[in-house]
Amino acid sequence: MKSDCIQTTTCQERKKDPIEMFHSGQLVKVCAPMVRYSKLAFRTLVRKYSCDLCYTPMIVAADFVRSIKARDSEFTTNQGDCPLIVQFAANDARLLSDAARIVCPYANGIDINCGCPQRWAMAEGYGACLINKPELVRDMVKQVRNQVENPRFSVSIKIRIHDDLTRTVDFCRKAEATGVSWITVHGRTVEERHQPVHYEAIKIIKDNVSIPVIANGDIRSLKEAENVWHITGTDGVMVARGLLANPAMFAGYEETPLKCVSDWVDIALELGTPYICFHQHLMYMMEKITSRQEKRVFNALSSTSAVLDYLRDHYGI
Ligand SMILES: Cc1cc2nc3c(=O)[nH]c(=O)nc-3n(C[C@H](O)[C@H](O)[C@H](O)COP(=O)(O)O)c2cc1C
Repeated sequence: MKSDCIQTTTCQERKKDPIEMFHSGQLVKVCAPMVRYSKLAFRTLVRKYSCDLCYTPMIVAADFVRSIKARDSEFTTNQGDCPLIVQFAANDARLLSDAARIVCPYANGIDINCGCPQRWAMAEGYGACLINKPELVRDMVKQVRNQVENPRFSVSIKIRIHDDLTRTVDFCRKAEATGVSWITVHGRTVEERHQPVHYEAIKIIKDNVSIPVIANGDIRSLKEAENVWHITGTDGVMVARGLLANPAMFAGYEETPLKCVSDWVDIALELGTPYICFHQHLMYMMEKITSRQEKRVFNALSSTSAVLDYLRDHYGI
């Protein structure tokens, strides 16, 4: 596991407990777990633009525990990277608690992915199939609570909803009873992809539990974030694609400002981001501010130096 802060003590910001943030009455703005994308460099960027809480990409707990190589490639952090939640794909209480113990000194908590609808994940017993296995979720939560000494270390879950919402409410109440710290709800069923998000379902879940709830799905601007927060009555909002398209979204920008592009270049280069990831983020964040012709040229660039030359020549960055 690579960390710039391995020798340093717990970061000051880590004292900013997410639970306290949820109880502040302010909108808590959260960067979603995103495989390949919500890594240290991107988290550093969105934190610069008013993001309050970040998640790592989903990490398979079994691989993380078994392989040092997996740990080094999947989890990198530093002192400024907090508050931070490490999301795991897990189907085994012992492995999850081992993984939680490893990341405990570097994170504020772990999250169990109970929402991934991908076939490979469901086949392994990870992700959204867990919304139908409340006993397994209970065992995992309890085991982490027993194994991690820090009582402030959070154990949260991220779910999708059932077709029959009473089942989701029942699942969430059971999760609350087992000691889950908060619940993020992506307001779609496992089968739904681009259908409208069921914000009313998120509100019903919020009304039926006492722990914090985060609303997720199709939020593309700060205004929309505030609107979803109001209509669902939740404690925070989580955004994935909206932040890829505009990492400055939570600071109120309608589209990515050039300063944010330039910040990404500085942060990514400083932290040593692989080229594919560096370039892919730029393609996402510049999608709206480049013409079709520019995109054709920019997207075909194949080296960091070519990208830097392009940004300097076209945008003065
Ligand atoms: C590229 C990408 C990677 C994702 N990876 C994860 C993941 O690792 N864990 C997870 O729980 N959800 C993952 N998701 C789902 C998002 O966290 C989020 O629930 C979903 O995209 C809906 O939010 P949005 O409308 O703001 O994008 C991913 C989504 C995208 C677009």
